[in-house]
Amino acid sequence: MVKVGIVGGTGYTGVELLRLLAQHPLAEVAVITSRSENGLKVEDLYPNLRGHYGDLAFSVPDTALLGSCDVVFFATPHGVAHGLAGELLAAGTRVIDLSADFRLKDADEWARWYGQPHGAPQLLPEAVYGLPEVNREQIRAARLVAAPGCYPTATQLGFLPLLENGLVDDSRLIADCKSGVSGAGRSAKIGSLLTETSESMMAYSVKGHRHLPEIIQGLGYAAGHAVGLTFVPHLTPMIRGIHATLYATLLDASVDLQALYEARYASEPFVDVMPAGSHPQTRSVRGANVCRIAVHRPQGSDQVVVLSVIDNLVKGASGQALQSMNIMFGLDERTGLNNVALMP
Ligand SMILES: NC(=O)C1=CN([C@@H]2O[C@H](COP(=O)(O)OP(=O)(O)OC[C@H]3O[C@@H](n4cnc5c(N)ncnc54)[C@H](OP(=O)(O)O)[C@@H]3O)[C@@H](O)[C@H]2O)C=CC1
Ligand SMILES: CC(=O)N[C@@H](CCC(=O)OP(=O)(O)O)C(=O)O
Repeated sequence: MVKVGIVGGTGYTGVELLRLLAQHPLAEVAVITSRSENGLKVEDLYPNLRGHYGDLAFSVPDTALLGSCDVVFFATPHGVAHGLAGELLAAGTRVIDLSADFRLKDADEWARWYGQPHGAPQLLPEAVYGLPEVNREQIRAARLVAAPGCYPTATQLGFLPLLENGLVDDSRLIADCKSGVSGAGRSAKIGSLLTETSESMMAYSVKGHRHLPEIIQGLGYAAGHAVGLTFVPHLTPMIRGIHATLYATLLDASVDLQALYEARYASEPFVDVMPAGSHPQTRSVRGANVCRIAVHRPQGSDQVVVLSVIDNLVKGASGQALQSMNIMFGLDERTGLNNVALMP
């Protein structure tokens, strides 16, 4: 049994970890933290967990207690893992961080985008970016995994086959992405109110979103050189889901894109390349650890349009983090992650 601790158990990614871990036969949650709900039983806050966690209750973060776990997930705002990860690693506990704290390799760039100094630059060299479709072998041996962001997951998985094979003009890529409101987390914000988000849709952070450097970093590794990307996120009136519409111009128009994508992801358990001409819906991945992709060439032109959908809380956060945990502990990668999406 893998003994699991979770820091930040009351938020949306925290409760999603609890939901997925309740179905995991080889892991048990031993410690779950919340400062605001200290002492409350998890099933009293989240009735969907009733019957799954017995008397497990939230407690305030305590590094000695967390350090008795095999692995600790951070489902916290950025900056929190910077302060605690080093101590846990020293205690022999592996760390999977769902926040952005260890995703960017350059501490100065992190500081520019996150508006505060990087709190643990000494840990960056060993942090492994937790995208199994790219870094599976490094994740296996990692002590510290940085789980990718939601937009970066959908965007990278959609673009990777094109960039790894040098098939497009990668100086002018476009990622037009839509997110559900749960992407903004559970804390109270006017912009997340039903009255603000329903019956409406808007772009935001067009001048630069924090996920831009993360996506550019990952796509740059895939291409083998720096790439250019315009990334525009949008907020849409749904609870879960990311829909990424990705555009690139082909350098070689003779390539069979469908065969390319099917071959790239043939052995990936959580990437589904749909039949040519498909239009994946976000609801087809709701609750499931899956990225569904369809690749198009409208009117046979040299323009590629890739459609990539995930559930931001599953393949975009907690499911992907659990996938990394399975890999780190030598388990079948699919353990606890086989649930089918909810339709409708
Ligand atoms: N929502 C999403 O779709 C995705 C989120 N992420 C990232 O995952 C992380 C968690 O996101 P999400 O679940 O949405 O966030 P929420 O705001 O919903 O939850 C945050 C959690 O962190 C705890 N917390 C807050 N501050 C601290 C602190 N200083 N020390 C310890 N615990 C703290 C809170 O509990 P309490 O205050 O009671 O301690 C709460 O349980 C964020 O970094 C987010 O950006 C990544 C991918 C997708
Ligand atoms: C809809 C919405 O607000 N989405 C969030 C997604 C960010 C997120 O979850 O950020 P990390 O994964 O990088 O921590 C945003 O745009 O800030």
